[in-house]
Formats: sequence, structure tokens, C-alpha cells
Amino acid sequence: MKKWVFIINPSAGNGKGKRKWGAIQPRLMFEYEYYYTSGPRKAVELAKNCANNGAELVIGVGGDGTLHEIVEGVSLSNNKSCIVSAISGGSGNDFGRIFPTFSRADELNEAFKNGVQGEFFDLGRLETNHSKETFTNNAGLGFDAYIAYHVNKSSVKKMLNKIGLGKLAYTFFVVKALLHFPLFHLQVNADGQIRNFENVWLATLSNQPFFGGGMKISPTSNPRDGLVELTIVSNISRWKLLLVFGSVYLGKHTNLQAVHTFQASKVGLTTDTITYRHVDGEYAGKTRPHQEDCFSIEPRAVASLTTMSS
Ligand SMILES: Nc1ncnc2c1ncn2[C@@H]1O[C@H](COP(=O)(O)OP(=O)(O)OP(=O)(O)O)[C@@H](O)[C@H]1O
Repeated sequence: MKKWVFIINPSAGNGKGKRKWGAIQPRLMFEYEYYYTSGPRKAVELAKNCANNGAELVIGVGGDGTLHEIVEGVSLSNNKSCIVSAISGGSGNDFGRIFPTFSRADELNEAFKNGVQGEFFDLGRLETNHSKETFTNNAGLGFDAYIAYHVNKSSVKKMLNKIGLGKLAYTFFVVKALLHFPLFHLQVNADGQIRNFENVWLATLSNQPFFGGGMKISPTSNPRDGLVELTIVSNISRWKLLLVFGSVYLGKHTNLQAVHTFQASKVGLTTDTITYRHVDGEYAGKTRPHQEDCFSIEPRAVASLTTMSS
């Protein structure tokens, strides 16, 4: 019998995921299992167990943090044919900009009746001296990770979320980061080629084009090509950096002098000072000076739903 599982993060999108699930669940016309996550990292174990117990499809209801955990969990299972999809219910939802997802109950009912097919995509891996992480969309160091760290631990965000103004917290921390973020020196080892960069704001490794809720940071990234794209922003004034962010939405930033891009299968990044890391927008610890963080791609590691065009 087909086994479909929903994993719902009730806190994603300030309750948006939970509300979407509440609207969809009563209209589902097939048998399924569903679980709520009770806190950070819980979706990893849930997804791994569901895949090991024969799930054909695991659907995450939440944002990119939730999907990050579900993809990791499925990658750790011994069920290589388990497919991951989503009902976007977070604030960013970059997973759903590139991988097929569901938004209505009738789509789910139809798909269950007709059957679904999977298509493997590449999984990003980050290995440091102290940890191992995966990434589905992107990972990186610097300014954006600093913002992710401060927003997520901030009590201001929780307070503003309660009155529906959670996005203001991001604006607050973007301004704070513009004023206070300490720039760093970065050594890049891209497939054996060494380059050095001064006054770096951020270095992002992309498995797919989108980042930070719709910014097209790496327009040429393809999650099925076995490669990762590196985007570095350096040597630009604090206020001109805002222009870079403006142009990223259109994917036009890659022509700017302050933006450097590389393609590789393996990238080592070494900073001269401590800076912040993220994987799929979730804070992932801090770098140690002069210790290399190694980013790589595991080709075709996990299955998403087949895209319409293929
Ligand atoms: N029950 C829970 N309570 C609190 N946090 C949870 C719970 N379940 C999962 N989480 C955590 O919530 C975080 C955010 O999830 P997700 O990214 O899906 O939502 P989001 O609203 O898009 O958040 P973001 O603002 O980071 O984009 C994840 O790191 C996840 O580990």
C-alpha cells in the first residue's frame, strides 16, 4: 500500500504552515500519516523513520528550515526511492521555487490517485573540523548568516510575530548588520584553485538559484548538475551593498564588480576571523580562524517530485 506522510512544523511562518494544513487536511480523500514537529531537528528523525518504514512520499508543511531537516532525514535513511515534497508554509519557501510542491487538497487527491514519480537532485554537504551538515538550497558564511543567527535568537522577532510584523525584525537586523558586521578575509579553494578575497561580506554556495526568500543569488545553479556555485560579495561600501541586494531579486548582480562567482564540485573556505555560518538559512555555528570549511555536492542523493517539463 502507498504510504504518504505529512510532517508539519506548527511554528513555521508564524503559524502559516499550521493554518494551511488545517485548511487542507479535512479535504484529503486518501489514507496518510501525519506528525507535528515539537522543536528544532525533530523533523530529521521523523523523516528518517518514515522513509525507513517505507514512505513513498514525505511532504513537509513549513518553510526552508523544515524542508532542510526533512531532506537530511530522508538522505540518512535506507529508502533511496522516498520522494520529498512540500506544502509551502514558511516565510522563505525557496524549496518550492525550484522543486514541485502542493498547495491544494485536490492536487494531492489527484496525485495520490494517479501516482507520483521521483527525480533525484544533488545534496550539498558541509564538513568542518567540528560538524557535518547538509544543504538543499544553499549554505554559506558571513552577513546573511549573521542576520539568520540574530533574527532567530531575538525576542524582538517573537514579539513582532505576535502582532503580524515579524518581517520588521529582519529589517532591524539587516540595518544592524550593515552598521556592525565585521568584514573578513577569505581564502577560497575551488577544486584546487586558490584565490584570496579581502573585505568580504558573504560567501554563498548554491545548489539552486534562490536564496533568502526569492533572491536569485545564483541564476545558473541547477540542483541536478553535480556542481555547486560560489558567490562572493567583497570590497563594497555598506550602503552600496543594499544596491547589490536590490539587484539580486532580478539576478542582475553577477555583473557588478563586487560580486565574484565560481563553479566547482568541491569548495574549501577559510576565514581569518570568526564569522557566522548558515545552511538553508538556519544558523550553523561559527567558523574558526584558519580552519577550512569544506563544501561539496553529493550528486543525485535525494528524490523530489518529477518536474512537469521532464
Ligand atoms: N514545534 C516547533 N517549535 C519551534 N520551532 C520549531 C518547531 N518545529 C520545528 N521548529 C524549527 O523551526 C525553524 C524554522 O522553520 P522554517 O524555516 O520551516 O519556518 P520559517 O517560518 O520559514 O522560518 P524562517 O523565518 O527561518 O524562514 C526550523 O529551524 C525548525 O527546526
